[in-house]
Amino acid sequence: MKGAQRMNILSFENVSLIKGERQILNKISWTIKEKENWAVLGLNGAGKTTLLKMIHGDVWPTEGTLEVLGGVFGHTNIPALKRRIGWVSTALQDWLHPGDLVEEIVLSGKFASIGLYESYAPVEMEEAKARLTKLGGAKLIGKPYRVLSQGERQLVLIARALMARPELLILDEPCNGLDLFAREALLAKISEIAAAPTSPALLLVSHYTEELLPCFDNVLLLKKGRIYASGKRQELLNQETLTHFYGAPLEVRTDDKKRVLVYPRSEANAN
Ligand SMILES: Nc1ncnc2c1ncn2[C@@H]1O[C@H](COP(=O)(O)OP(=O)(O)OP(=O)(O)O)[C@@H](O)[C@H]1O
Repeated sequence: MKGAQRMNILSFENVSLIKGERQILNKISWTIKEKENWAVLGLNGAGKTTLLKMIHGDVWPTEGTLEVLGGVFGHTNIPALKRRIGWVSTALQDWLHPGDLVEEIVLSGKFASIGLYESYAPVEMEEAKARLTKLGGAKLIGKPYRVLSQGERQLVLIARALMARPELLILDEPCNGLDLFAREALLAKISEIAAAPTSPALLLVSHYTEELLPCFDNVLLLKKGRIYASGKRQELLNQETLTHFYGAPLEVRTDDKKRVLVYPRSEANAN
């Protein structure tokens, strides 16, 4: 639809977070529009998790205006907002009940609850199993969550998040702890989700450029609580920008699948 106005998924306007003496986020201005997928890159302590927690309504700005899915913080119902956001993070694993069956955990996403306390219709359980199957996790059905590998757990968390048909899906370092092959398998599933016409906007946080699949066509570079740069991946994921961003000599390569690999270079080999 030519000329159609795309809605904002989120919009930060001069948002800061100050804790005591510490400025954790500093004048963040950033917009994600409908149908955009973004990746956030930054070193340890850059403020990535804090940024995600803010979008999820767990941390509030000290200054500035934050609008998420049409709701302005301070004027919107945060619990209702949270139900429209899917959240996948290894941190979530600490909250889940490890003895629950995989399909129960997936279904609990529909009710935004940690355990399955609500009564549910058989068709809802079928939907949970179908979601898992679509993500390639049919063999996990019937198993308790605690016996799953890290890669399998991430798949379950994604299926769980999708149960609520979120408008925004946050993937907080989803490849943490995965081996080479489990990581590729998970990335392939994320790619499939992105390609579906009904896909939510995706927001991925990662430490590694190679995890930024081409579907993440927009990138935010976060450094010490500030936006260092934001924009199209091809404009930012290059030798010059990344070398300045990380402040260290790097070698940057792009593979034939348009994935970007970054290697730190020792000073001796830098020239
Ligand atoms: N509630 C808080 N009070 C004080 N400092 C905090 C608080 N929350 C976060 N910080 C600090 O803010 C900085 C950013 O933390 P954050 O967890 O957002 O970084 P990150 O980019 O996600 O790091 P990592 O990649 O290591 O996960 C850190 O130095 C952290 O210690």
